[in-house]
Amino acid sequence: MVYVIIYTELFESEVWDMRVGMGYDVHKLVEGRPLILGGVHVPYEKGLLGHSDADVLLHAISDALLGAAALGDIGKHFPDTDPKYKGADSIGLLKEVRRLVEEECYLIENVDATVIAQRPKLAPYIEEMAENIAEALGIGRKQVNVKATTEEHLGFTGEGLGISANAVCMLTPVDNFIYEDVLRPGGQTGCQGCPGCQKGE
Ligand SMILES: Nc1ccn([C@@H]2O[C@H](COP(=O)(O)O)[C@@H](O)[C@H]2O)c(=O)n1
Ligand SMILES: C[C@@]1(CO)OP(=O)(O)OP(=O)(O)OC[C@H]1O
Repeated sequence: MVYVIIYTELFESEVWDMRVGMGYDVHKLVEGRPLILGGVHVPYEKGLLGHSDADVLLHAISDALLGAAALGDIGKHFPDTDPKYKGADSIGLLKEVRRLVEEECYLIENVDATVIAQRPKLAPYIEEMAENIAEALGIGRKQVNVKATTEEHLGFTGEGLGISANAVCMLTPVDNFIYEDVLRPGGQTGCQGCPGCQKGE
C-alpha cells in the first residue's frame, strides 16, 4: 500500500521523468568500403560511405540516446568537419554518447532499432550487433533489440542505393531508482543497490 501511495506521489510530483528518444540515419552504399553495422563487419560487395566508419545503425541509436537526454545530435558532438572523426569507430562514439547520457544522470532502459536494407541478409549478424551495443552501453543484452527489414525493392534502400536505420530508446533518471530501491521489499542488486544497469556485474 505504501508502495502504491509513494509511486502515485512520484507520478504527480514530476520526479518520474522518463524520456523517450528517436534517431534516424542513412548512408549511401558504394564500392570499395567495408560494410560495418552495429560494430560488425558484414561481408558484402559494397560498404557505407561516410566521414566515420558510417555505421548507420549505431548513428541512429546514438541520436536516439542524445535526443532522449535533450543533448542535440551526433553531428553536434562529433562534427563531420573534424579530422578527428575521419574513419572513426562508431562503437567508440556510442561509448562517448553513453558517457554524456550518464553525465546527465540518466540510466538507459532499452534500445530498439531497425536496419532497412534490401541486401545483404543481416539475420546471421544481428545477435553480434546487439551484443556489441549492449556492451558499449553497459546494459544487459535483453535491453537491446535489433531488427532488419527490406523495403520490398521500393525507394533508395529497396534499390540498394543505401541503408537506413531507425532507433528508439527510453531513459530513466537515476533518482527514480534510488526511490524504487528504498521501497523495494527484500534484496538489493547491482551497484549500491541500484538495479538500473549491469556496471557492477
Ligand atoms: N537485410 C535484411 C532484411 C531482412 N532480413 C530478415 O528478413 C525478414 C523479412 O524481411 P521483410 O523485409 O521481407 O519483412 C526480416 O524480418 C528479417 O528478419 C534480414 O535478415 N536482412
Ligand atoms: C559520426 C559522424 C562523424 O563524421 O559520422 P559520419 O560518417 O559523417 O555520418 P553521419 O551520420 O552523416 O553524421 C554523423 C557524424 O557526426
